[in-house]
This record gives sequence, C-alpha cells and structure tokens, in this order.
Amino acid sequence: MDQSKEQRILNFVLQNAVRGDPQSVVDTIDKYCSQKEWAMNVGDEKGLILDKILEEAKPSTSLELGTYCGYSAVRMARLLKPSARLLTIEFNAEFAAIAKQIIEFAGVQEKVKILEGPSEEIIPQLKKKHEVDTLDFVFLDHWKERYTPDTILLQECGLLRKGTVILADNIVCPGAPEFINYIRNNSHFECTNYPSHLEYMKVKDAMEKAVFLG
Ligand SMILES: Nc1ncc2ncn(CCCCCNC(=O)c3cc(-c4ccc(F)cc4)cc(O)c3O)c2n1
Ligand SMILES: [Mg+2]
Repeated sequence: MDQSKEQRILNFVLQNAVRGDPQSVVDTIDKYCSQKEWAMNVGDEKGLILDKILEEAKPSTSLELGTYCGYSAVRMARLLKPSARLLTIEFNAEFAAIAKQIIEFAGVQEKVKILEGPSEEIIPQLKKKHEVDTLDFVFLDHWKERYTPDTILLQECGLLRKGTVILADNIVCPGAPEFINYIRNNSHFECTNYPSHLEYMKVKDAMEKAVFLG
C-alpha cells in the first residue's frame, strides 16, 4: 500500500529535522510543504502571526481544534512556559498517529496532549475528564463550519473566561463566513483581523482574533 502524504511528511521530519529541536521540526515541515507537497499546516507566514498572539497571551491552558500532522501544536508548544499545557483535538486516527510521532520527535510531548475524536464530543469532556478549568487560548483550525458551533459549545461548557483569546485560521481561504458574521456581531467578543496568505501559496487568507469579554 503506498504511503500517504502525511506519512511522507513524517518520514521527511525523521530524516531531516533535529530530534528535540521544535524549531527545526517546524522549519523542516515548511521546507517539505513549500518545495515538495502542499499540506494544510498553518505555515510560516500565518505561523508568525500565531507566534505573536500566543506570546502576548502567555497561556497556561491552550486548546487546538484540528491537529493534522502536529505542525501548529509543535509551533505553539515551543513557545509555552514549562508548566503550560496544550490540548489538541483530531478526529482522523491516521493524522493523530502521525502528529503524535512528530510531537514526540520535537520533544514537546510533556506539554501536548492529543485527544482523538470529534470536537463536539470532546469539548464537553474537557472539564471532568481532562481537568481543565478554563481556557486561556483557543486555536480554531478544524472544519470551518464547526468554528461557530464549537465557539458556542466552549461558552456553554464554561470553558471561556474574561480575556480568553480565540484565534481562527482560514478566514478567507477556504473561508469561514458564517463564523465571521457570528463573532463580529457578538458583543461578548472583541475581534481583530490579520490579513495574510494561504500556507505556501500566494493566495490571500487571513486569521481572526476574538477576545472573550465575559
Ligand atoms: N469537528 C471536528 N473535530 C475534530 C477534527 N479534527 C479534524 N477535523 C476535520 C478538519 C479537516 C481539516 C480542516 N482544515 C482545513 O480544511 C483546511 C483547508 C485548507 C485548504 C484546503 C484546500 C485549498 F485549496 C485551500 C485551503 C487550508 C487550511 O489551512 C485548513 O485548515 C475535525 N473536525
Ligand atoms: Mg488551517
């Protein structure tokens, strides 16, 4: 059975990145996906926006929806303080297995926990099963039609607190128009748009930051 693209990305990381060096893992994935095969990692350009917003937030507890190969999980974990934790939800078992190996190779496995399953099932389990109090930072990068229902679900589950930062990828491409309409017209959120480009392409994209006001 021939390999998947995600398996090829993993192999390229294992053969070219430096074990225990998250920056080298990030750079190696960006190199593969810009020169060999496109893949839906947040990438280097939007990754710098993610870095800046994450560093400003200094989160203790972060949640990512849509792990994929673990690129953004490694990217975020490399900036977290030692005691901080990142929970990342992925429902594709093959992707979760690839991400686990990439996260371990990068040496950030102590800070990152991969939760396998659909976000709508796992979010309601975060408090009791995963000992989460409230979230300081949320990165939305899963199904674009789930951005709004999952933001509402996070609120209903009491997982947002005054100042929680939500950052959403792909506002322009593939687009999340329903989420933008919802979040910008919701007085409980303060929104900021960050124009950028689709990972590894000249196509326009953007990220949206929404701070929960309580
Ligand atoms: N509910 C739930 N819970 C948990 C989950 N875990 C995974 N999923 C499903 C997520 C499936 C992947 C989501 N990501 C994207 O679709 C995506 C696409 C593009 C893109 C593609 C083609 C183009 F031509 C242009 C742009 C670029 C991006 O940066 C993207 O992030 C879940 N769902
Ligand atoms: Mg994305």
